[in-house]
Amino acid sequence: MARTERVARVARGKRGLVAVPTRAVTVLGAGSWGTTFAKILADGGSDVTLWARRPELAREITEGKRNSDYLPGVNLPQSIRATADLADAVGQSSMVFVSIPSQTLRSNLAALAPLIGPNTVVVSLMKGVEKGTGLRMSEVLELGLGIDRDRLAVASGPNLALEIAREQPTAAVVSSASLGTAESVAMVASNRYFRSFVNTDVIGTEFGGVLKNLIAVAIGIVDGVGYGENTKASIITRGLAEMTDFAVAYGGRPETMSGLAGLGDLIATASSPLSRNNTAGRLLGQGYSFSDVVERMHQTAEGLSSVAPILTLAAARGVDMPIVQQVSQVLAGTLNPRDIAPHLTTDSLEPQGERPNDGRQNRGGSALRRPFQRAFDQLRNGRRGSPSD
Ligand SMILES: NC(=O)C1=CN([C@@H]2O[C@H](COP(=O)(O)OP(=O)(O)OC[C@H]3O[C@@H](n4cnc5c(N)ncnc54)[C@H](OP(=O)(O)O)[C@@H]3O)[C@@H](O)[C@H]2O)C=CC1
Ligand SMILES: O=C(CO)COP(=O)(O)O
Repeated sequence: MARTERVARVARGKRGLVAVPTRAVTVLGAGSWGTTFAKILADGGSDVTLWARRPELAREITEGKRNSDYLPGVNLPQSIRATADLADAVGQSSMVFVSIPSQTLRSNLAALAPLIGPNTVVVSLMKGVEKGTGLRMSEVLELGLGIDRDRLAVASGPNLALEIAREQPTAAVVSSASLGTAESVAMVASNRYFRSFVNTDVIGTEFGGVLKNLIAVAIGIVDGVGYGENTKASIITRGLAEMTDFAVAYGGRPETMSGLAGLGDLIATASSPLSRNNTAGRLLGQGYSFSDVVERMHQTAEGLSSVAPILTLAAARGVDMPIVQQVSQVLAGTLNPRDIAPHLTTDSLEPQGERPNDGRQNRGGSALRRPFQRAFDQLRNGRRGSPSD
């Protein structure tokens, strides 16, 4: 029987018990997130093949149901199979989830492109932008694989791998230009401890995951310096405004930034020692140089590579990103980590989103504030907002 048609479960349908075909899916990248996502998919009922670039790791996953390099102590579902052969991994899968470091994606696409079938959906699980081009990962996939946007999706949210591998409940957003594609991916990427919601704001969802990494580095820096909760809360709040202004300038929706892929992921990443971006920041705050930090990090900290391209993109659209600027200066060794602080980040006395609502335009132009302002104006004018407002 073809892998795509395997029957794994029996469910109660309108006409009694019916067989539910198991969907064959592939995850590329057997690091902490790829392996965890493979478990999410397998626990949701899919037939999962995981691509590990090292044969010995593929063997450990298939035979021992363990990935001791990235998820020590976690037992993987019996149904997961791993291989180091890319063609074998992709096979006839209807969905391919990509979870490798963003800066390595481009170099893997030539080998991947001929393996992707005409109806295969490709989903980015990555949270970075490409250095040099500033492209989002879904854009790199679209160009490199030559596939239609409707067959691409991204998944993002407060998703620290190890917590999820231990089956602690959380949620994510699956976004695609095609709502149908987002829904079919979300259905596959849901189980008893992981719930996927959908939207069509690919830009906002994807930038949310990239930008929160940069703010998490800033939080790590102030943590490393020894500053307390006030400083961190100020940076989280102002950081969210910065994230929102950036995403909106590039066509993202402000409500996406106040959802799981923005605020949700920012809280998780900024407050957890499990976060590699947060950890990298903490080392910088403790006085380690950028090169020391890179040497000590054994896993991917995407924020370190995204700072420069994000600042270039911000400058191109005139978006002010003082916190990200300061992170960049700490990375370059031109700013003492002790001097990274929210009270130094603006020459305006009107922090974005914080002015009393007196009906005047916010000169800071914070996109975060606009939906609230609109709702307020509608209420004042006696009109009710609709969901699309
Ligand atoms: N970890 C998490 O909690 C989450 C991570 N993400 C995102 O997922 C993406 C992957 O991160 P994550 O799994 O954590 O990273 P890890 O560092 O844990 O794993 C990286 C994986 O990519 C592989 N890899 C490294 N270089 C290459 C290359 N040149 N070509 C192909 N494969 C390569 C590694 O293989 P090898 O072991 O052989 O080096 C490893 O399997 C990132 O964009 C991250 O932001 C998103 C949500 C949560
Ligand atoms: O994206 C993540 C959580 O949602 C993982 O964050 P780190 O890459 O900083 O570990």
